[in-house]
Amino acid sequence: MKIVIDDKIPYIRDAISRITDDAVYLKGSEIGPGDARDADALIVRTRTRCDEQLLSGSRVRFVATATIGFDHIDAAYMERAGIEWMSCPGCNSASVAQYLRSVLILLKRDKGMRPESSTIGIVGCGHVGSKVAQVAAGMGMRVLVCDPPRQERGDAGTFVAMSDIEEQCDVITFHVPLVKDGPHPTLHMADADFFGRLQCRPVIINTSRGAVVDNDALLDALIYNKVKDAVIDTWEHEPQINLRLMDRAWIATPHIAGYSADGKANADNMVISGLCRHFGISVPCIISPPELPQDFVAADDPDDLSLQLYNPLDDSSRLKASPESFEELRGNYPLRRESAPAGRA
Ligand SMILES: NC(=O)c1ccc[n+]([C@@H]2O[C@H](COP(=O)([O-])OP(=O)(O)OC[C@H]3O[C@@H](n4cnc5c(N)ncnc54)[C@H](O)[C@@H]3O)[C@@H](O)[C@H]2O)c1
Ligand SMILES: O=C(O)[C@H](O)[C@H](O)COP(=O)(O)O
Repeated sequence: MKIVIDDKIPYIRDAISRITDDAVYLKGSEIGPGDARDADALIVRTRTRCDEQLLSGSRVRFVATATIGFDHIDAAYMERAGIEWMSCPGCNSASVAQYLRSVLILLKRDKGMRPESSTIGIVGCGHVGSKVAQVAAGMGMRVLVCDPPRQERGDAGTFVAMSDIEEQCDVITFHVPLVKDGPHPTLHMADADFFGRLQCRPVIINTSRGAVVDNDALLDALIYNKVKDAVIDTWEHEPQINLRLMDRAWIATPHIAGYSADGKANADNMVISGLCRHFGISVPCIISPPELPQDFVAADDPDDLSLQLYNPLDDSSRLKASPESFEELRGNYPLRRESAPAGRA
């Protein structure tokens, strides 16, 4: 069985070597029709667009993306072509929640936000948004949730309209998939009109997909003081990002909110078990993330510990110093764990 795999998916090689001796590791953005032609399966990340152009006439019968988002998969084509595909729901949701926790702690410490008298608006409350809601509520913030698809399904919980988010929130954070059509599109849901309606000069956080926020409109909103600050992890036109927006953003990171080692290992395990199920073979092993170095000494204060485990300002400094290295900063990402090892916390 030939499997073509994105070469930046960490920790997966040993498991793959126990499944096949015909594995080809390639740069995600360079996986092309010639590579797919005689492959049985592809394991990709967001950098490989999986559509008719890539897969037509190929032998591929199974595609897995080691990510939550799947806007790079042409689901309609996959169905037409009879190619099974899977994503990894929730795999790195705790990692994005860790990113948000650290951002909120930094807002408190460095920007004077008082959580008890602040309101956060969560737009999209699925795997990520629900964890972020817990984090924010745990810090004492008032939490408003806008999620029309869930509200229409009659899910439990209190949901508000987008107008409530625009009128009442000091922080607004987006956790929606990128959806271009249908009843609840998210493409440019934060556009110039949205920024024009904001009442509280909020901090805007986008860790969902770049095109959920109109980046030019956000830059204007920063310039004209409609928003206080911006925290941007996901950008339009990655890796060619808007450098003026990057300079203006308080925190600018290269799409790494979900890059904890825990999240990566979760994705690997989900992909391997999906692949094994599809081809009727046994799962060869469970993949664990690497441990933090032995000399890691956990801070006593919970906020200090959160920032010790992950401080988004570090990623932001690296990107701002070298925006042309956007993809390299992602590909060579340092070890990040979501919690301290037992006995060291
Ligand atoms: N920056 C990163 O590293 C990173 C990591 C993980 C996920 N993501 C992105 O975050 C997105 C959300 O992840 P998730 O795991 O929470 O997905 P999810 O599917 O579990 O939840 C998405 C939620 O958004 C809601 N939604 C859909 N359309 C909406 C709309 N128009 N308005 C308000 N809510 C709407 C859905 O009902 C759902 O509850 C992913 O699709 C992915 O694009 C980014
Ligand atoms: O959707 C996701 O899971 C995240 O955006 C993911 O972390 C993106 O990572 P990539 O595949 O681009 O490395």
